[in-house]
Formats: sequence, C-alpha cells, structure tokens
Amino acid sequence: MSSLERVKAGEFLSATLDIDSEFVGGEWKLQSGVSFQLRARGVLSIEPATVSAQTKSIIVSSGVHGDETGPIELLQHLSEEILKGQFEPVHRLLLIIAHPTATLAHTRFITENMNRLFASRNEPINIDREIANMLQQEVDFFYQNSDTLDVESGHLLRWHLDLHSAIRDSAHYTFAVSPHSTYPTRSNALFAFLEQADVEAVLLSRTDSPTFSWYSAAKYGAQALTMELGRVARLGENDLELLSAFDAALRLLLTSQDQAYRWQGDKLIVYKVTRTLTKETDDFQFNFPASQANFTFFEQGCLLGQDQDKKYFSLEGGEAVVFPNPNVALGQRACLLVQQAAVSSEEQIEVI
Ligand SMILES: O=C(O)CCC(=O)N[C@@H](CCC(=O)O)C(=O)O
Ligand SMILES: [Zn+2]
Repeated sequence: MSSLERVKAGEFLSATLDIDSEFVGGEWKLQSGVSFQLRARGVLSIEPATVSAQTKSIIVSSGVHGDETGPIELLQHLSEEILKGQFEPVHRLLLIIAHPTATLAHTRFITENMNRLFASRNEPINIDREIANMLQQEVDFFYQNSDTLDVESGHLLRWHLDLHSAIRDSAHYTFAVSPHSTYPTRSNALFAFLEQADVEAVLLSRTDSPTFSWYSAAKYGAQALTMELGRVARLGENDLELLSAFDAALRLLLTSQDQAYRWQGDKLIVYKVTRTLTKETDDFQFNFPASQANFTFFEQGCLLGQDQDKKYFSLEGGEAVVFPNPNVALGQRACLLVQQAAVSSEEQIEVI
C-alpha cells in the first residue's frame, strides 16, 4: 500500500514512519463532506464540510522532538477517528507528525535541535533544517488561506498547539509556553482552553524565540503554545490516560463553533519569563544537578550557574528554573528563569 492509501485507511502514524517507502500525497473527501490533503510526509490537512466566518484554522503538531512520543500517539488516535469518519471537526485542521527520522532513531533530533530552527528559513544542510523549512512552508500555506479574526465576535481564529513532553521531572506535570508576539495572541479563550485541558501552568515568554510555536504566533498572530504534556516515553509505552483531559479539551475545541466558557483567573498558574540564560562558552555550568526538576525555586541571591567569569544569581523575589540543560549548542538557551505573575482575565491576558 502507498503512503496515501495507508493514511486513507487511518494509519497516519505508521505511513509517516515508513521513511523507506516513497512518499505519495493526494486529496480525497468523505461522504460527510470532510476533505483531506496529505501534503507532505507527516503533514495532513483537513477541511470541514462547511466553512464560515467563524471557522478556526487549528494546527496541532507533534514529534518536533522525535523522542517525545505521547503526543504522537494521541494524534494517531485522533486522526484515525477523523479519517474513518467517526469524529468530525468543524474547523480547519493541520495535523503534523514532524520528524519521523528522529522518532525512528528514538532521539530528540538528528544533527540540530529542530525547535531552534524556526527563526527564519535555513540553509538546507541537514535533515532537521530541511524538515523545519518544509514545516514553515506548510504553516505559511495553511494560514495564508485563512482569516485571522472573526470580525463580528472579535475572536482570533488561528491556533497552533505544538505538543511536547518534558525530559525531566517537573513540579507541574503539564504546562505550556506562550511565545512572544507583537500580535495579541494571549486571549481569554486560549487560557480557558488550558484550564479545561487541566494544564497546570503557563509561561509567558517576553522575547522572541526560534521555536515552532513562536513562528505561528510571531508571523501569523496565531494563539500558539508549546505544550509540555507529561514525561518522555518510548512510542507505544505512553499512558494516554494521563493526557485524557487535554484530549477532551482538544476535541471540544475542534467541534465547538464557539467557546462559551471564560477563564476567570483561577486554577491555572501563570509565570512570566524573567530571563533566558544562554550558553555562551563551553564552560557554562549550573550550580545544581543536570536532573534538577522544572520549576525548582531559588530564593533571591542564589548562585544558579556561571559561564567563565559571568555569574548568574537569582533575582529579587526569587526565580524558578525551567528546561535547565547545560549541554545545548553554543548560543542556545540553557534554561528559562520564571516568576509567578498576576494577570488580568479580560479579553486579552496581560501581566498586571
Ligand atoms: O524538558 C525539557 O528540558 C525540554 C522540553 C522541550 O522540548 N521544551 C521545548 C520548549 C520550547 C519553548 O520554549 O517554547 C524546547 O526546549 O524546545
Ligand atoms: Zn520537546
């Protein structure tokens, strides 16, 4: 069976992972009127039977880091039901299983961390760069054929949920990073979604980053999030029960014309990113173990790490560390430092 035939039969994941077979794309439609386009390996676009001024354009991506497989399994289940006509989205949808070569190799990436390759188009010198370029083009195509805003309600129509799993312990089992954008991408609807998905915390980034969710937020004003959904495990060994609240909230998002529920400012913990520490030299080191859990809090004045003669101390009010990794490439983020923040719960969420 060709990759196209396998996807049509509901096997989006196994067709994507069969990298030795030639890729065959194509378009087709179900009797319900839902139509599909297999645009590239791991990129499946789905159009609802009818489109209106309220129709959202939602990207759900997984596997940007190849070994973060829980979200990949979740997308396989969702896509299978859509492909078999058992679940019908009412919005435009782009499903992505991003990096099959890294997934097959059980690694985060092959040569370069792909989630640092979305600042601009890359010179295509390795597979991570080639895929990042292809994904940028697919996002361009998907959003360029869509409206940003439902003018009547003022609701944003572009969404991008980039699904990951954390590689270390975390005080919050699920959390999200909201990338910086000059567009108003932090809507009440987005925060209501996070709360419904039982996501425990959200980090508000205040500077540009070269990540996939940043690309959609910064270039297209999409309500984009990098979502950390639990811990890394091998493909087939994920307990998807732990992601059932997220799955339910996603399905609700895909099938509701509009969201009645509003975020009132409770439950979800909001952090602002105070600093991004960048590894400048090979001497960069943390003053805590490499396995330190995400959101470990340091009182003001603690020595967090150093890079040659530069020393990093926690700021006034203390700071918590997220994604600490001293082994990143030079010039890349070694960790985020965050502080809890009070925010307004109006139409757009702002730090008070
Ligand atoms: O658990 C970790 O240390 C890394 C998990 C991960 O892949 N996180 C993303 C976050 C991206 C963002 O800041 O939006 C990453 O590092 O790419
Ligand atoms: Zn990741």
